[in-house]
Amino acid sequence: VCLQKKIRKDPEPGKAFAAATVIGSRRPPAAVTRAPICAAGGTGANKRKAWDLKGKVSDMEVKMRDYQTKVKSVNKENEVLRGTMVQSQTRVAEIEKELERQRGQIRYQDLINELCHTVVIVICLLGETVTQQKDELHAGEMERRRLHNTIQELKGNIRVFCRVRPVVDGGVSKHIQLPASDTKMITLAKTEESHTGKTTDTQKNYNFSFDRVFGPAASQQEIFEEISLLVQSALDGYNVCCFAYGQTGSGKTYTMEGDEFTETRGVIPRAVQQVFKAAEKLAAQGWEFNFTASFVEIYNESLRDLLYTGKASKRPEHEIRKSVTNEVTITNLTYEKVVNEDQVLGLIALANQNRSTAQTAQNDRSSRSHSVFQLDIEGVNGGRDIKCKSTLCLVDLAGSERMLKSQSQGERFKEMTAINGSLSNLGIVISALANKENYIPYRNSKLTYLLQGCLGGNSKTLMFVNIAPEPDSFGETLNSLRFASKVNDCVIGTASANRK
Ligand SMILES: Nc1ncnc2c1ncn2[C@@H]1O[C@H](COP(=O)(O)OP(=O)(O)OP(=O)(O)O)[C@@H](O)[C@H]1O
Repeated sequence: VCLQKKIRKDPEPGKAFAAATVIGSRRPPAAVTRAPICAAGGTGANKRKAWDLKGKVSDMEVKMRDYQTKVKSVNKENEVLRGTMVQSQTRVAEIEKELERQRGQIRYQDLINELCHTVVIVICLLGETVTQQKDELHAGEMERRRLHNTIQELKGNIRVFCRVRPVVDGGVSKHIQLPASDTKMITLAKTEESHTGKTTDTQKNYNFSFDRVFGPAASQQEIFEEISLLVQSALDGYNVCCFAYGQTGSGKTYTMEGDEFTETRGVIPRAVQQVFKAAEKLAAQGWEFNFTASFVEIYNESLRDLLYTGKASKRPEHEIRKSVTNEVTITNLTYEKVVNEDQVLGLIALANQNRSTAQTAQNDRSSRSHSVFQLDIEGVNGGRDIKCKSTLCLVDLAGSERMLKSQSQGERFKEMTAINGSLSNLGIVISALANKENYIPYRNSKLTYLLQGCLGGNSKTLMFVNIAPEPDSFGETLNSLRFASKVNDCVIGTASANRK
């Protein structure tokens, strides 16, 4: 390129040659330096040289053009290659990114695998701990049962609680005294007027002591707290019976059933609630329970199914049967499988509709029959191969008042005779049990025949004696307390759980 430029700038042939020589080599040939070139007046040799030079220049020009073309195409190729290179770099960056992501995933997978492994180990360890804790829990539960029932036995397998109803008009009953310092005592005080009028009136006190005496202010909750321990025993496999005794209007139904408000609910709905709650807790320890409810009424010494829903004309007859294993059942009775508290409460409502009530002179909602609610409990602990079976029996007895006062006549008289007969037989059976007599006259009344499982050896029994506080009920109150005292003196043999 330099050579070409030189030639263009310097058109004289001799000078052009000299310049070409200078550029081509460091030292010019001696002849050239000694004889300067002269194109117009030079020798033939010089002319030829100039001609050759001219030819070479044109060759070089051709070559140069070739080079230029080549340079151009190389530039183009370079351009294309540069584009390809940019694409390749982008792709490489993408591949690197992808590789990085995959490397990350591989690390993540490793982490997951490691985590899974750890989790499996932890689960195994937890499994062992859970089994160990279940064993400990079961041992603890068995110990709790043993201690709980030992305490119940020490308290006595038949216990009597006395409950005094509040006075209807809110007044105070002077003849009933409840010492504040002693929750087991009740005194009935009777003032006897002097017959002659010359001597002062005398006061006669009748003192009674029971397992617990509840005054008129005692709440339903307070009452139930004492019984709830027995309800727990029913789930532990012991037969439990709780019954309310007392004259008409003394508060038996209020104690056993109460009313629909949560605060004033009675023993039966509270016991049912406790049974289902406790069964739920025991399920965590492998226990599974089956409950069967029945509700029967003993009216005029005949049995009536309180859960019967058929036509009145088709009401079946019932008989009490005792199996070889001493289990007492009633023929044709509705035995309803129940799974929750609400279902039982529904059955209690149905029983109340069915319950035979009749008007007496003393109480306009007087129940003239004994009502017996039974919940049969069957528990199985499959994992430990243990079974238990028991009955929770809650009884609202008919009023125990004397005939004269209630002015009973006709049908009412018949009812009273049946009620008093069965209640006095209850007293006889309890006395016979207390005296450890060989023969216990359970069969003398339907009530004792039905309750024999709950009164005899293998049971825990609680009796409420309900007291009406009005002064004109003094005689009835004294009778009730005497009866209850007799029951309180009864010591029934140690109960044992029905466990297989
Ligand atoms: N502790 C109490 N607190 C408030 N009210 C009560 C209490 N006990 C009973 N009563 C009320 O006294 C009345 C009579 O009670 P209840 O019907 O329970 O007597 P009862 O002994 O069952 O009579 P019956 O033998 O006729 O069935 C009811 O109105 C009841 O609500």
